[in-house]
Amino acid sequence: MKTRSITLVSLFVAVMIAFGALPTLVIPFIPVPFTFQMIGVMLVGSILGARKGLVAMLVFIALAAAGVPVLSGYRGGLGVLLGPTGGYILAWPLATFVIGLITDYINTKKWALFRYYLAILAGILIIYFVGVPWFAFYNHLPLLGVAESNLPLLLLDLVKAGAAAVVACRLKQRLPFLKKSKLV
Ligand SMILES: O=C(O)CCCC[C@@H]1SC[C@@H]2NC(=O)N[C@@H]21
Repeated sequence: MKTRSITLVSLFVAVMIAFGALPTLVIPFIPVPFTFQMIGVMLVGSILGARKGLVAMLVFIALAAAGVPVLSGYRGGLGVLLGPTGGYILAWPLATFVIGLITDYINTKKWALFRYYLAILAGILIIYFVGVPWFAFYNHLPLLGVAESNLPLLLLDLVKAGAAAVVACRLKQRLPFLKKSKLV
């Protein structure tokens, strides 16, 4: 990896940690907490691209697994990663990778913002596809009921995705070294 790539990866691990400094919010009647760290996941994938984004997210998850309190509300450890919301968190690297894969191919200004949004949406869906069944299985709850209760969170994530898409799209248009995600 080039020095610039290492710097970018470190910077975005720091971005994830910064979002983690904010606590998770419990919304009444929704069993899964709201987290601002989802914005970090969206930004890592859409700005760093597939390869660097994946590396950044794996480093972040490794820190969390090692017990470093990088998860929302200063939490960390295998207990959280293998806990009820572990499915969502463990899906973050794959989601980041897929967001990056799609955004790496956006090389036109036409509909760019919309394309970024769709890429991030793909990542969000992956996170829910892993997180919802995991949460239901862990708590012995019906899958459909958990999926239904996640809908408000999904709507809020669609709003976060809008903000992340604007930031990523603008940054990539203004900073040429971010534009094309090289493999190193
Ligand atoms: O325990 C954690 O720190 C992570 C919780 C995971 C929350 C999921 S991620 C997707 C969805 N969007 C949110 O804001 N919360 C849930």
